Amino acid sequence: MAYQKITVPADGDKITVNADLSLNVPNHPIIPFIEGDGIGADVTPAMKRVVDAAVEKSYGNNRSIVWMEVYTGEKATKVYGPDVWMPEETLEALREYSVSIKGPLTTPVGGGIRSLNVALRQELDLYACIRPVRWFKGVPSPVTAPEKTDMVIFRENSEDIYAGIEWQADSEEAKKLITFLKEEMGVTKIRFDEGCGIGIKPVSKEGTQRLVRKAIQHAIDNDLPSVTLVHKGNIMKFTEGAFKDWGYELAAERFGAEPLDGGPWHKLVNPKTGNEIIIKDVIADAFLQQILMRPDEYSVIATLNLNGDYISDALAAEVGGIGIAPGANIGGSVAVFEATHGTAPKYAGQDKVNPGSLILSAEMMLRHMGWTEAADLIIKGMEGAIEAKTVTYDFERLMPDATLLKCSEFAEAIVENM
Ligand SMILES: NC(=O)C1=CN([C@@H]2O[C@H](COP(=O)(O)OP(=O)(O)OC[C@H]3O[C@@H](n4cnc5c(N)ncnc54)[C@H](OP(=O)(O)O)[C@@H]3O)[C@@H](O)[C@H]2O)C=CC1
Ligand SMILES: O=C(O)CCC(=O)C(=O)O
Ligand SMILES: [Mg+2]
Repeated sequence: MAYQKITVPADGDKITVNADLSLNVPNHPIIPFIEGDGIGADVTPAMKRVVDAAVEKSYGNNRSIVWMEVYTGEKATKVYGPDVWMPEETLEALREYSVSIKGPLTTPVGGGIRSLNVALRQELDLYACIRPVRWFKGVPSPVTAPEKTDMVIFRENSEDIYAGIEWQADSEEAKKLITFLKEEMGVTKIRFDEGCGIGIKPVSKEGTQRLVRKAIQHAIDNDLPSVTLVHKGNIMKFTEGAFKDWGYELAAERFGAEPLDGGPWHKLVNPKTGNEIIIKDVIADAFLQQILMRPDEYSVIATLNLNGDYISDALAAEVGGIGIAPGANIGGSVAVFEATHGTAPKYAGQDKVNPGSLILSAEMMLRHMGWTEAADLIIKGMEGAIEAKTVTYDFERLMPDATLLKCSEFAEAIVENM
């Protein structure tokens, strides 16, 4: 398609997706990227530098990434005009090129625009937010045995209170909905119905089961011991409780899981390895204490959108913080890789922060494309740089004898250690 402001590189080709969702990856694929707001301008160039080096070292001139900048957030308002935060053609390009990567985007608290990150996930129906959490040897951690934390979070990405369906206190809409709830639905539990904002929490069977299906499939493909459904279903019975019930139902009906000792836990035999996979559930508040006390009891996590947001940052802290916590947003045929952290405005433009989160998101992207040699090199480079204690401020302030590097210098250190 013809784009207005996006310059399509002449020397690359498009990744295409087959009906079974496998990818046809050319040797010189065009990969769209969104630089991102705040520290996006710091971490995105660092990520590109590391990816280019890993690809070149792995494949010489036979393969390369052909980067194509697309715009969302503050940069979009400069390129397209003051009110254009997410141009339609950006969404079109992310769809057309199937695999892309983005830096963080600012969302104001309270008023102002709604989250562009959430909008992008919703518009492209990127229903699974996948965030692996593992420890790299030598990374400072607040827990005594960080190596015990090795989980992959599958966060539902399209529903829940996070979808942003809510109305401001005293607006006509809020008053109308509150009146409807009281007069037509018999609701008596709105404690203060004057000056009351109100939000809606949609959670569906289809939305839950497509997410849980991905989580269980991940456990099967990677021979992992368990999938845990994390919910607050004792309190929010028909949303979070239903998530748990629909999750078990899917495990039984789709994967042949059987109740364990009468249930509710289930077990299934991994068809690829013959090993057992336990499907279990835990209430979210208990889970948040157990990941500190007994993290080795958890492997794959399937959870709702808001829980997944909180859990991502909490787990990341156990293994060194959101500076190295990667992620992917995956739907049917489209995948957008992104860091777990935000725009950290106080560090923007200082060449200071840890680019590890976006670099490891790119590592996930290369693996998604089947370029495993380059992905492996990024891990090797990251391990080497950390082992040599050449790190950014977030690690350096907690590591005795470490050498403090800038964001761009840490990218170079990763390249040198590949
Ligand atoms: N997917 C996305 O695009 C996301 C966007 N956001 C948005 O980002 C904005 C800022 O959010 P905020 O709550 O401050 O969260 P941030 O994740 O941006 O930053 C919080 C703190 O985390 C640490 N941190 C974040 N990134 C890095 C990094 N790369 N390297 C080292 N440390 C890092 C810093 O800690 P310290 O101060 O200790 O050094 C920082 O002050 C908001 O508008 C929010 O909506 C938030 C999350 C995700
Ligand atoms: O969209 C935002 O600004 C925040 C998103 C976020 O925190 C996340 O997805 O982890
Ligand atoms: Mg978050």
